[in-house]
Amino acid sequence: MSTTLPSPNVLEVVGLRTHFETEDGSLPAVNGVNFSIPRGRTLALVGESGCGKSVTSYSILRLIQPPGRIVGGKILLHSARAGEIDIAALNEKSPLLYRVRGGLVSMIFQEPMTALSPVHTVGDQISEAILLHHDVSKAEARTRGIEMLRKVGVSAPDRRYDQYPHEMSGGMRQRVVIAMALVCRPELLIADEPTTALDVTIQAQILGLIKTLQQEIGCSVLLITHDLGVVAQTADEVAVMYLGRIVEHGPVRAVLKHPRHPYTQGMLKSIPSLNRGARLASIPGTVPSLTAIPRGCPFHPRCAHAVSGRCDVGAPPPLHSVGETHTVACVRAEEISAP
Ligand SMILES: Nc1ncnc2c1ncn2[C@@H]1O[C@H](COP(=O)(O)OP(=O)(O)OP(=O)(O)O)[C@@H](O)[C@H]1O
Repeated sequence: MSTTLPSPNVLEVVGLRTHFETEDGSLPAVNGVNFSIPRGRTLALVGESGCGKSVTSYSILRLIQPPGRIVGGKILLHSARAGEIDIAALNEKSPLLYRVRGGLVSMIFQEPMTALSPVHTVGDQISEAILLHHDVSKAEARTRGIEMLRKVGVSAPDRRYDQYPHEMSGGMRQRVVIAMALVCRPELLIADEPTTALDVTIQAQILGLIKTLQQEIGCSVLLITHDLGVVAQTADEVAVMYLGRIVEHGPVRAVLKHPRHPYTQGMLKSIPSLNRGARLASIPGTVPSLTAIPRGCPFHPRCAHAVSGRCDVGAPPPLHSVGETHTVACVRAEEISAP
């Protein structure tokens, strides 16, 4: 009898394309994105505002609303509990899609109040998540919910369980959201800018908490952030996005120590914590509109290394290998940035 070993990756995104149909045409917010996340590991998706990070993460949970639509690609969840599922191909009303959302894959949003209902107690909201995905009594759901609140560091959890979100601070609410996201022991957690709305000391606590619980549960994390400092602290791998495409991808150490794409280099130069004493430089210009994506390398109009006739013609450069698992989409990577 032959047995198939489970894939080492919990998620494989293959050629994902998500477009918004507008009066100006079909806008490619996510334009052929490929990545995978090994079990138990963290991949950070980074880039400036508008580069397609959130649309990628919303696509994974099929939360894109019209006029947005997944127009191509696969989102393969290799679930240890439910087998292989192509989330992109699931019918909107498929019971499997309900099982994926909040059960196998869960999500933490930037602003906790997006995820929490103001008119229900936090306990009701946590137990609802449990009852939706597990066949347990209400009393058992309450016990599990209170235990989860304790795990995420909420003091007096049995009292807090019966409180409403507005009775809590922003940091405490984000802990409740994490409790809700992890109480069903998802195989993948998507954290979309989970600490941006919080002050700096609370940010570090929340990132630490996500990491501790990730290890305990053994889930993988897709971390969406524009903050490379957060990436350095939390992720194993990083994928840098620009105008709907991944332009650099690799282990965090390699990418942050020897960034090979001028866009990644520019982002790194603009982080105060990584540039103590050095003059901070911001990337010139702004991200172009999806209605006017530059020809050739989409970054060339903002790139100090761009060469006419090479960088501004033809199709966008594909990713090529510059290290064992380090890839970059720049035709001049070898000339401008040998480590
Ligand atoms: N409903 C919509 N209609 C048209 N375009 C949209 C819509 N929602 C998003 N977009 C476009 O998709 C692109 C990607 O947006 P996305 O929110 O994924 O960026 P992001 O990298 O997550 O930015 P941020 O850090 O600001 O959240 C942007 O150009 C945005 O304008």
